[in-house]
Amino acid sequence: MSAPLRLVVLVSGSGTLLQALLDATAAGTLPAQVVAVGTDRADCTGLARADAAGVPTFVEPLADHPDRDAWDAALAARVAGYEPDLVVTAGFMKILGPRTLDACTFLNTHPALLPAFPGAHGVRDALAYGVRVTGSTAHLVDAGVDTGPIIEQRTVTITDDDTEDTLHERIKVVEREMLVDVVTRMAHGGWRVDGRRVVVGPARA
Ligand SMILES: Nc1nc2c(c(=O)[nH]1)N[C@@H](CN(C=O)c1ccc(C(=O)N[C@@H](CCC(=O)O)C(=O)O)cc1)CN2
Ligand SMILES: NCC(=O)N[C@@H]1O[C@H](COP(=O)([O-])[O-])[C@@H](O)[C@H]1O
Repeated sequence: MSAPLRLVVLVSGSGTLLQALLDATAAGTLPAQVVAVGTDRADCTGLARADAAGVPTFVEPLADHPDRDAWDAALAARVAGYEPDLVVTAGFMKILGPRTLDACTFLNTHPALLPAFPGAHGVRDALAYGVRVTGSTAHLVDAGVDTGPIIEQRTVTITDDDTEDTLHERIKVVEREMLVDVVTRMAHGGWRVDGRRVVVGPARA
């Protein structure tokens, strides 16, 4: 029986993706431990979810530092201090710098079907463009913005009466399921990156 996967989860908002991971680890269906929850925003409700689960938290606002490099160095030290096997950015709304990315492997979920509609407003942009199908993407994080190798994607059909909020809530339903499924598979079988492909699970003999 291998040790549970050590997860650090970074959030900026309501934290329902975080809650899905906390629930799965508490239920024993995800062989992982959320060892810390970090944020750039002291007012985010994701912190309250971590507190309720007894998970240590840290707050590292960009505004507390003279520039982005200093914030990157401080965040990298915070993350590395928990010795994670994997860091999940779950609604974390800041672009991570090179030092932080060097600290661990990062997994992000984005509320659109990358490479379409990257960035901070994927749901709004898909709706505005008029696509009929969008969804969520789980990908490893690289120095670009939502350009890392894709692990899995799930689709959501846009309806004629959708607003950004109604669409985002439906995306989050499939996103939470996908995130727990992907991290569970990674916890059981590990992963390797082959160019732009991420292979989850043990290499075939
Ligand atoms: N180096 C990377 N860092 C992060 C990535 C990534 O792919 N590479 N993904 C994001 C999450 N994300 C999309 O899924 C995302 C979040 C925020 C932004 C963005 O433009 N942020 C602005 C500030 C926006 C704001 O404060 O409202 C910024 O950081 O200047 C783009 C993509 C997690 N980090
Ligand atoms: N570009 C990053 C981005 O838009 N991330 C999105 O923020 C939401 C967080 O939900 P939550 O706070 O309820 O977990 C999720 O839909 C996630 O994909």
